[in-house]
Amino acid sequence: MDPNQRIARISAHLNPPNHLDQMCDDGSGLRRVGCRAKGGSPGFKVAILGAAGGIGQPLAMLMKMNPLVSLLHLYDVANAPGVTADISHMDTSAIVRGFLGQSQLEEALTGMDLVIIPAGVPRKPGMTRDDLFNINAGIVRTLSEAIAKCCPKAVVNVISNPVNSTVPIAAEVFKRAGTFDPKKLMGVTMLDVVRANTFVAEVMSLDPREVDVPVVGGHAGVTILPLLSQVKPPCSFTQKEIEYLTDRIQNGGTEVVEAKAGTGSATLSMAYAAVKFADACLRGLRGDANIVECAFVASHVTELPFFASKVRLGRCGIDEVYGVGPLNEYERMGLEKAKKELAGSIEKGVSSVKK
Ligand SMILES: NC(=O)C1=CN([C@@H]2O[C@H](COP(=O)(O)OP(=O)(O)OC[C@H]3O[C@@H](n4cnc5c(N)ncnc54)[C@H](O)[C@@H]3O)[C@@H](O)[C@H]2O)C=CC1
Ligand SMILES: O=C([O-])CC(=O)C(=O)O
Repeated sequence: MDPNQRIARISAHLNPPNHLDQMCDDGSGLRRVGCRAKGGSPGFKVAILGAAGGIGQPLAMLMKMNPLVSLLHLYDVANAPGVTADISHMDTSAIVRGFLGQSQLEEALTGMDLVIIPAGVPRKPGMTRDDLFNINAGIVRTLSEAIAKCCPKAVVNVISNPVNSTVPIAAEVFKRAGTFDPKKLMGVTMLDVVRANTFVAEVMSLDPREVDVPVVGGHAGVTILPLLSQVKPPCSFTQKEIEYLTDRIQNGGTEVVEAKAGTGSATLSMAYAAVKFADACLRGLRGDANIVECAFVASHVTELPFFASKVRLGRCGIDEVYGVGPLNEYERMGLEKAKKELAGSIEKGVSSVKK
């Protein structure tokens, strides 16, 4: 067969024309020639929903750099073609495809192993995460309905706020569709852990990469509960340090929202945290042992149906949900406050789908 014909045939096979593949097309039939070498590469298929946003763009870039990813689908209701064109020029192995608007959502999701959802509006100064509920609940609901239909076995990482409600919304949608698997649905609370590690390292003059702070509860205000008594390496804090650190970790998001002065919330540190968590999920799916991270998941750790705690990630998603371990009096009081607020946020999410 003529080499040009061969290239055109392979390109057509790898890139059906209705995708927004952003390989260069000079009209000569030589477009997407790079895909030939990558077509058979092993790895996971990952979709990012909300890929053109403040989190979505750096998240897409970092996932394109992840060697565990073979196919990266970038979906958004705006600007997906531009972001896809840009990222597809990176000389890493993952193939990138873009999908724009609701009519391409199902195609974006079909066959995915992992779906990451940073779609939705961010906070402005003076707002709580719950103030985002009215808009983001509907977005997460619609996206979850499509996931239930097109990739019901995918692991789902929910970033969209308020996480304490959007994860219960996704669960309720999956239950209604008959596809709910508690092992596969995770609210991303990794940024709380990333912040906690950073702030503890600052106070104790440690390398943040060597610090591990479990953060349990949920992802808003007092529901973010750092367990400073369980920090690794073991640290002895004064009460003043405990109060400073707890307050700073609980309000880390607000610190960024105020500094950004109306232009959004954490995007770069969130993309970093989301990739750290997604990579842990992919390593778990690959079968790596002892992958343990904190996440907001369906849980029996407390009387609440959802709770953030350490989970062990494996071939099926979550292999084990760990309890909170021994707490001191300060943490026990924090847990009671967290549970009170969490109960309302969870119920709000569930009942919004039941209505
Ligand atoms: N879990 C966490 O730790 C964190 C969560 N967040 C949350 O992440 C969300 C996104 O934040 P940013 O990226 O800064 O916002 P952004 O406004 O910069 O980007 C959101 C993107 O979602 C897209 N979008 C809107 N509706 C959509 C739909 N129906 N389907 C697909 N895409 C849709 C928009 O077009 C936009 O590109 C917010 O809800 C924010 O509160 C932010 C930081 C940390
Ligand atoms: O604070 C916000 O609105 C965004 C967020 O969840 C965070 O940065 O932790």
